[in-house]
Amino acid sequence: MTIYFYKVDDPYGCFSNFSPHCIHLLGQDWATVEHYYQAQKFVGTKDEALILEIASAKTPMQAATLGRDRTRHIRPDWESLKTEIMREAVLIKFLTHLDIQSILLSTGDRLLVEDSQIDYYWGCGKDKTGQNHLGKILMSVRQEIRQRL
Ligand SMILES: Nc1c(N[C@@H]2O[C@H](COP(=O)(O)O)[C@@H](O)[C@H]2O)[nH]c(=O)[nH]c1=O
Repeated sequence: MTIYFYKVDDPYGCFSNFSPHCIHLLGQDWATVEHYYQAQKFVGTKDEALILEIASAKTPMQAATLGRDRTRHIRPDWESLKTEIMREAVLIKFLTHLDIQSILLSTGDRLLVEDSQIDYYWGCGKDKTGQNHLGKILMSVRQEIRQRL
């Protein structure tokens, strides 16, 4: 049976990038995967100062709002890099926090789907036809961790 997740406080909310699980990447601590992901949009750009601002955002929503500000300049190679950047962050998250690693492993081979009504790239979108890249990353991280154990 498919597992749909989205809101942090709902069942399987730990699969959301907004869940309060910090990661250490690129020599820095990030409060959530979302903080890290949004900040990476500005690496090497003239809006690089935004990275510090995103890193210290009080909430993942605040980090996302800063990262989605289209008056800023995101890196030109972002579209080609974003999925791998997300995968690395999600992998680190589930290697770091063993409590949620065991929740991920407990899902066996079930299909994981980010049930976003609006996001057809990371989630399944309103009509469930979206690409579900976050769900795919979680399933691939689940597989990788299983092989490492
Ligand atoms: N979970 C969740 C969201 N979804 C997350 O948004 C991120 C994609 O951002 P972007 O590439 O800027 O569109 C990605 O981490 C996706 O999982 N968005 C929200 O506004 N609220 C939320 O609770």
